[in-house]
Amino acid sequence: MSKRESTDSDPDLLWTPSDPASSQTDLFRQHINSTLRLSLHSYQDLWEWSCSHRSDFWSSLWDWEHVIGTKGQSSTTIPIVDESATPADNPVWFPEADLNWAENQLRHHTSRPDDIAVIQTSEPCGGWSPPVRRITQAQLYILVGRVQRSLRKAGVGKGDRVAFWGGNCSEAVVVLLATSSIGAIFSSAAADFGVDGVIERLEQIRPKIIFVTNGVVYGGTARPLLPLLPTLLSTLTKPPDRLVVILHLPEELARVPQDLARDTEDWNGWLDQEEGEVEFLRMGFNEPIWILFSSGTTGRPKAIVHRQGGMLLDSLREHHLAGDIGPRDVYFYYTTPGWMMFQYLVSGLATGATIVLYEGSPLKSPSFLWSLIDELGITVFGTSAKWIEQISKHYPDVGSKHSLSTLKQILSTGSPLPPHLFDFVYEKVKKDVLLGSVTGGTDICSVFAGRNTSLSVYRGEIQSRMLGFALDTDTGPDLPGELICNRAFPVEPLGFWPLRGHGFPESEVETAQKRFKESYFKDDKGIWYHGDYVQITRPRSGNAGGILMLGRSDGVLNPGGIRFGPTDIYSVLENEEFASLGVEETLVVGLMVEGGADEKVILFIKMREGRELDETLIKKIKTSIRSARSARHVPGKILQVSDIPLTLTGKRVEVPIRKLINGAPVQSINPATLRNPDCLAEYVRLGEHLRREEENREV
Ligand SMILES: CC(=O)CC(=O)O
Repeated sequence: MSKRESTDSDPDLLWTPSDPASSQTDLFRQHINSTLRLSLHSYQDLWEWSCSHRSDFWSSLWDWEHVIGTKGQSSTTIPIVDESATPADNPVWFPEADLNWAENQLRHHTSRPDDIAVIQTSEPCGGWSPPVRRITQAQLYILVGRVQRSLRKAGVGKGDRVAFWGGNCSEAVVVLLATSSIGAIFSSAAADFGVDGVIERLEQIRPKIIFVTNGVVYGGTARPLLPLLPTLLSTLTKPPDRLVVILHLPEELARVPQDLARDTEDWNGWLDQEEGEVEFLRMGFNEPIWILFSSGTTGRPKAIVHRQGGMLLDSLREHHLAGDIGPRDVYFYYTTPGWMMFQYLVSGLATGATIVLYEGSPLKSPSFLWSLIDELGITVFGTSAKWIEQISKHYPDVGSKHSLSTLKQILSTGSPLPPHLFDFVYEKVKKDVLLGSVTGGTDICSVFAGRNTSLSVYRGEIQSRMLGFALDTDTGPDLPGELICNRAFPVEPLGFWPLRGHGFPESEVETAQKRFKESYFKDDKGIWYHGDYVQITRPRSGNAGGILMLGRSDGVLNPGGIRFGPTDIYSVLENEEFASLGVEETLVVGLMVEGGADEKVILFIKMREGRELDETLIKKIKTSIRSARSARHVPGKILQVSDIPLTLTGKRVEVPIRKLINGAPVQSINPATLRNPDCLAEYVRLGEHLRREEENREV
């Protein structure tokens, strides 16, 4: 459908669609022109209109995507959205609508019952070769019905929380769909979170029922989860009414401890045995659907509540309108149920595509996922910038080893995709492929800017701002600045959990909503500040102006695409035990590595007078972080410093120190804002040393 272009006029142009006029985006533009009597000539025109006429845009999109449900009329008395509302107003969208997210995901089960809806795969583990499991649309519908009825029998209803902890398996998808079908609220934790990480998430939402897999596979070994359950159950203030164990791995790889069997139910025994209809509870557009967690710079993980209508409509905008994904597609995204990309992948079902789940390390065998593309006929392959970087180093000749004939799109997220990896993909993987770097995140459970089948791909750039999102920077065009959204958008979270009306004390509700406001709104203009540092480029031929990702604008860490806050580290180290070992103060920041494709976590430690940071202490710090959090949280480097810079009010300053160690001049920091500015010079020196070390390592 498309070809690589290399023109003398623009050496950065890497790929251009062969027939942009047949893309969903362009067909939609033509449809808008004819139905609303407009003359929008380009994507840029369409994007501007979609931002300035958001009621018309989102309402037309509902019709274009044939959403199942009642939309309600758009009129001046009851508009789709109050167009004057800012993101801080967080307005109601589609006030008259009635729909169900899961009903829309399962809408192909009658027209295409035998199509494969879900393929579950996993890396091999020891002597075990996990079978590829295929579930048709009709089978998926039946499974959702069985789980739905069992949930109801267990007393789970609208607004109750349902939690899933474990592997990337089809049961996770089924539980998500069944939960939404009855209006309950889904939440999940990945198996690689340490037990403390799971507790601080589930404690906040108090699930009525928890599903857990007996283990997961990663890096060729099985990691049993059930031995951690006693700690989880004894720590939760309100343990769940029911605990259902999914024997996802063979029992010899992850046994059910004897004493646990009493307190849990087995998935197969718990499941309703009938094969009845699924009853979808249609609800308002603004009802909560799931709670995702994201680490901020301070405090417990933010419990972000998303609205079902926004999740449905915008995922159709993303997958179908921007991505042209449909029933003939086989769609893979490397994720776990603990990341928003799980929801992003699952919501591909509404397009009629087959979704592919994979559990395991993406790199244990670097050829594995490439072979999977050929084996399953994957057409859209989603991964991370870090993975592409690793492949470019350890398995560079991809194109000569795999056919990749079905592959149309490679998507990348997690961290910025640097220009050299665009070159790598087009030179070594495949010439005729859309390489789409996408960005958004847990906060919106969607994509603000990303892949667009109607536009060209330029080296190092995200293709476009997505329709309906009034994105800008706080500095204006062509200048680096913070990514902002100026106008209200339907995937804005409803707030942080607990929301009002769910039986939580008013004081907890108020604290959560105050934290929500503080997390995204910095000024009195009501603008959404996303936390990313970007540059919006000028439009050029075949492109409406792309986005260059420059990093995070807050202190959030992002090694290997896994985001967490410095507090995840501080809270492990700030206790009597580490104080007695001499740890006085700590500071954690990210060092850009691999040409910006990844970040290395650097932990600076100030020791008490006369104490030294030795290898034994470093080892203990690493072990403690690994067991309380996860292997991904373990700092890449732990260094002793003579002082930790603090603001006048005694706060640690992660953002300026991150800039310094990544090469910003010391003059970029205003010393008057610090209590101890003299210590900055030490960080400049350490930064130079760390960057040199990385350069030598990469050569
Ligand atoms: C779409 C994304 O932005 C995903 C992420 O990096 O969290």
